[in-house]
Amino acid sequence: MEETPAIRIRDLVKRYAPAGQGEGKLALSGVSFDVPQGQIFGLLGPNGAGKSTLINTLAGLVMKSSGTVEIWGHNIDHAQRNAKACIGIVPQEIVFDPFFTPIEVLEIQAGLYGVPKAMRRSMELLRAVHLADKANAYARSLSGGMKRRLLIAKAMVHSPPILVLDEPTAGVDVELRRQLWELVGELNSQGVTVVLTTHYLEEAEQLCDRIAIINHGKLITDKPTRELVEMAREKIVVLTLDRAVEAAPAHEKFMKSAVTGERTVEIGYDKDRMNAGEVLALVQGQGYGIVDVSTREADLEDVFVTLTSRAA
Ligand SMILES: Nc1ncnc2c1ncn2[C@@H]1O[C@H](COP(=O)(O)OP(=O)(O)OP(=O)(O)O)[C@@H](O)[C@H]1O
Repeated sequence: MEETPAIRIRDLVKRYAPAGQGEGKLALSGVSFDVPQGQIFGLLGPNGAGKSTLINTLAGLVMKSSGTVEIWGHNIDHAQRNAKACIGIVPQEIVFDPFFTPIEVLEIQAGLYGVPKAMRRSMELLRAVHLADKANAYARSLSGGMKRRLLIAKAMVHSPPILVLDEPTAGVDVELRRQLWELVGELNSQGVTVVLTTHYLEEAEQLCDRIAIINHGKLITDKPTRELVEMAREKIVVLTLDRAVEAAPAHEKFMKSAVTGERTVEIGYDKDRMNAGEVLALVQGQGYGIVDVSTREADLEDVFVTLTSRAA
């Protein structure tokens, strides 16, 4: 039997109510994907793509217009309580009452979730996020990085199997980013399924087992990170031809070719299978004169740009 996905999303649509006249903003237009159990799953997309809308739907903060969402097998419409119990959300913004101490923050949160005193593990969580020595400090005295780690602990008070982080490293410095990655990795190795949104492709590449990209409210890819990076195996030759062309030179060995200017074309090729010299020979063999050549490597950024612009 197939394992239940940690999160199952089908045909998710969210249209925000219009502020005045008009139709309102279609933030998610029929998104479907699964987050497999035990993975670190990255949700990527440009600003305004719909990432926060999707996460807030999981959190129960945004009411979807239609579609199905199951969290650890619990439908959020019919089994809201169970669904909520299975997910912990770390919001983008840092919000704490400055007069509570970290241990109090966790105890209060545990109370809100109805975790019985005997089952609480506030100190253990503080140790896990490396804040045990700050248990009794005022939240306002914590550094930005400490506050972010406390937010992660706060999202885990009810021991959910899924942890969702919305832009965990937006605007944080390199060192803190590294610490947060480590912490996410530690939680994941203890069995927690992690979903995170990020703008940093490098972060997604290093951290995530699987990546979904959304753009304009649509899912444009959902693949193991390895496969997505494989797509960057191509190298690109930029050619200036001796005359204007309407169609780019085509060949079955080219991964793609496109006219990018009146006389310029870009040809993508698999760098494991051929080299730029062969590309040039094939183009010249078709009767094109070449007046200038440059090459560049594609990376996850290219894959991202290609996929998001194709879907635009
Ligand atoms: N409460 C709202 N009312 C109306 N429109 C909204 C609301 N919240 C978001 N939107 C719109 O829905 C679209 C998706 O927004 P969303 O915040 O989900 O994107 P995002 O991918 O999270 O972007 P970012 O990376 O900037 O946070 C945007 O066009 C946004 O302007």
